[in-house]
Amino acid sequence: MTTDATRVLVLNSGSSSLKYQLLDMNGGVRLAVGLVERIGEQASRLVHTPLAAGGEKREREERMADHDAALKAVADELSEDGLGLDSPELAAIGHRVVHGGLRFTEPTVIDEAVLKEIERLVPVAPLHNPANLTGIRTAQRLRPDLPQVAVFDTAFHSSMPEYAARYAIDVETADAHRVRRYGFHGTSHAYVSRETAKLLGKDPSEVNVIVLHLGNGASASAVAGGRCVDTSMGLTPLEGLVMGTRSGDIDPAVIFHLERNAGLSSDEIDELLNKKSGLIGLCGDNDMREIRRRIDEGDKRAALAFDIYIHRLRKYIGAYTAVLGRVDAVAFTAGVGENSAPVREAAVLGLEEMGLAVDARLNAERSGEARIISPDYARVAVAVVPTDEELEIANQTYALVSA
Ligand SMILES: Nc1ncnc2c1ncn2[C@@H]1O[C@H](COP(=O)(O)OP(=O)(O)O)[C@@H](O)[C@H]1O
Ligand SMILES: CC(=O)OP(=O)(O)O
Ligand SMILES: [Mg+2]
Repeated sequence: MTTDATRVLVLNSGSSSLKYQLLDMNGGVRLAVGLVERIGEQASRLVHTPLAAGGEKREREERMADHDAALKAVADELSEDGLGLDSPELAAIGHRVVHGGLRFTEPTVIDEAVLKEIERLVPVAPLHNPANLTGIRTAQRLRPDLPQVAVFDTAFHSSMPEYAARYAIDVETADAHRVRRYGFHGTSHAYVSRETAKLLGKDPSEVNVIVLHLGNGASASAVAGGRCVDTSMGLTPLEGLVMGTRSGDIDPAVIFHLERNAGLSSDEIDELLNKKSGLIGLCGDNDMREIRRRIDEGDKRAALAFDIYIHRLRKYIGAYTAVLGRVDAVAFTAGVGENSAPVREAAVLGLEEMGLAVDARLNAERSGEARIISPDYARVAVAVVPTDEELEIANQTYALVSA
């Protein structure tokens, strides 16, 4: 690595999307950000913003058959701004990898053995790890000389105590198949819990925070003094909160029932619970903006979907209050958490006895900054704290390769 190589490209490959950011770690400046959506569909869309080169947003709509094609298109866009992957200023590429199993609890330089292990974990992150692998392989082909670093969603949760990580099932069976709770969105939970402490003017070691990461995928975590002590996702990102397309918690017997009595195969049930459940299964929409619009028009199905979503969220807030004993802050983050005032209001409505309340005016304010939305009298700070998984991945990647 040359001394002036201070740039890191971060790739966050989702099941049908690729988010990316190019950052200069010398000052933490974002040079370019972008997103490819609808990968694999007829009309994929790339939106690229070269912040370093004036910031004019560019859009491209064309079929990108897979993550390989998407990343090549991204590389072309970056080249156009003189920020191409061939740049000697690039120090490393950081990849979000969703499932790291038991082995990866730290950011890791990727080699063949690491790739094999990520591949072995595909069955427990079928929507995510394959896309992460394609992103890594393509990036390796484009820049075989560069260190590629994996930052795992599961890593932050590896501090969970055994009694929170274990399912109450036969120990031998569980251990033989590595069945336990791993948790996901850890990069976001780590970043947001630290930023929340900062917002309170405290060190992370001094505060207990409930982080509510409400995106399309959604999870809650209980963070005590900077360490995760419980989280709502489990072996896979299916457990826990009601999500855009995933059911979250259900009685596992629902699966046997559907298999035995509705004639569904396990693959069909997997698809049902991961892709056709949650908000979309309940009301046909997974976008909270659309659901709120329908509720305003008097749509009963949308209203029930919203109530089910909120009911589950409130149960987790209650549960994690008990897990933590003392809660200093509840932080809302990700697409829904950062933008939906009605969700935040409903999540803590009537919980003044637990020290929770939001101030209607503060809650309604729009801002990209971390901020407190609870009234002065409330014992627990309710906060909106924008997540930045890409920045966190870039920081961890750069720390590793520049050490
Ligand atoms: N202005 C908004 N108001 C309410 N919800 C929003 C708004 N913007 C985005 N969302 C919600 O955020 C979700 C996407 O969140 P995001 O964190 O980007 O998810 P992911 O990383 O899983 O793609 C959308 O599906 C939508 O429900
Ligand atoms: C792990 C997970 O659910 O990620 P996402 O929200 O990006 O789908
Ligand atoms: Mg996300």
